[in-house]
Amino acid sequence: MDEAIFFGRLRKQYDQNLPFVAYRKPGERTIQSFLQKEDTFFTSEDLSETGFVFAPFDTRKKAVLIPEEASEKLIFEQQGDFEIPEKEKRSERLNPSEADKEKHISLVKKGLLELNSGNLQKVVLSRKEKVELEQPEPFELFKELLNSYSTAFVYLWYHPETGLWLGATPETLLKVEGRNFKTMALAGTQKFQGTMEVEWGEKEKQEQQYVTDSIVEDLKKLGVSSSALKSSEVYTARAGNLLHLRTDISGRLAAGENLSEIIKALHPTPAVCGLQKEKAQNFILSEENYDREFYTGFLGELNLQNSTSRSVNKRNVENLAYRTVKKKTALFVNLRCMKLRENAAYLYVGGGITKDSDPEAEWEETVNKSQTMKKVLF
Ligand SMILES: C=C(O[C@@H]1C=C(C(=O)O)C=C[C@H]1O)C(=O)O
Repeated sequence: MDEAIFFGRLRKQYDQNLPFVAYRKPGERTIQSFLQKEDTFFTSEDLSETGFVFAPFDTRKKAVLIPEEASEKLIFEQQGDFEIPEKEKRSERLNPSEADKEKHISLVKKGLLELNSGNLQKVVLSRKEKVELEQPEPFELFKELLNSYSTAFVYLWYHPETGLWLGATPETLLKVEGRNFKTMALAGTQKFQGTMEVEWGEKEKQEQQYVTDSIVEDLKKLGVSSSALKSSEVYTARAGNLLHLRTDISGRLAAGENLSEIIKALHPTPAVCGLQKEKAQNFILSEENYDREFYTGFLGELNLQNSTSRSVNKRNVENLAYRTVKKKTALFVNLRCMKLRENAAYLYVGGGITKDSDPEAEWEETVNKSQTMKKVLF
């Protein structure tokens, strides 16, 4: 499909206030899109549905769904970089306000009190930053994210019930193909300064180790056999202007284990919530003082048929059997994201706090993270 036709269809969908999502998976050049035919508000009951899911951070709230059967699917193969019209440079808007800074630092200090009293091991604290913009152009911003972040999961989501969201996330929550699954522990942050050969502090190493240990433990509790569970060495991974520590974790689901159970065990991971999970979640919900909505929730393809088809020479019966077995799910944590309004973008950023955190450094980390979105806004 031609670029003008593809984006023209998305624009028309948006102009008609109909739900849609367009996305490109890490390292791929294929941009896929689901255009829902009507504006019905579908939610997922137990993640057994087929389509694209958009789930909030708060696990008590329902995940929004664009069902495959209620939508048209479009695919566009990206050739080179998209052409982006020149923007007026407005560097002064890059800076957050002093009030934002004070608020975040006081939140981190509150978190530190809790951590030092031994009630929590880690808590991820975040904030929402308003950036005023004159009539932001969602499709241009999406193209810029696509140009800038080839290794991220880049998306543009719209639903009249949720508003318009965009992001470029480096974090996979869960990939499942057949019974094989993959996830990752991503935490610890420093600025990328031209080299991947960097030293990591104890605080970062520890907060990332917490995430790995907790994911592995939760998967074992769920019944995933230890012999099938594999963890990579921890390594440095780049996400735009940032570096993180990452461990890849993979395994095999036992027969009968379903997606809903494994997601319940994983989401929210200590990479975006904390430890102990429930206590950290309660602290976040009561102290952050704003609604994260879909930030640090998850999103992605749910139970799609595997597109790898077998040789046409195979008998039909076999093809059918194969197709019903292999389903593919690819879910990502909704980070480095923003919600777009008519005259503003709301950026969502946070970071993991442990007892060794320095509030000023934690503030700087959120400022650095916000650059992922600001790079395309200005
Ligand atoms: C919470 C965010 O990122 C998460 C927190 C990180 C950290 O604390 O170092 C690193 C990567 C993510 O798991 C965010 O980007 O807003």
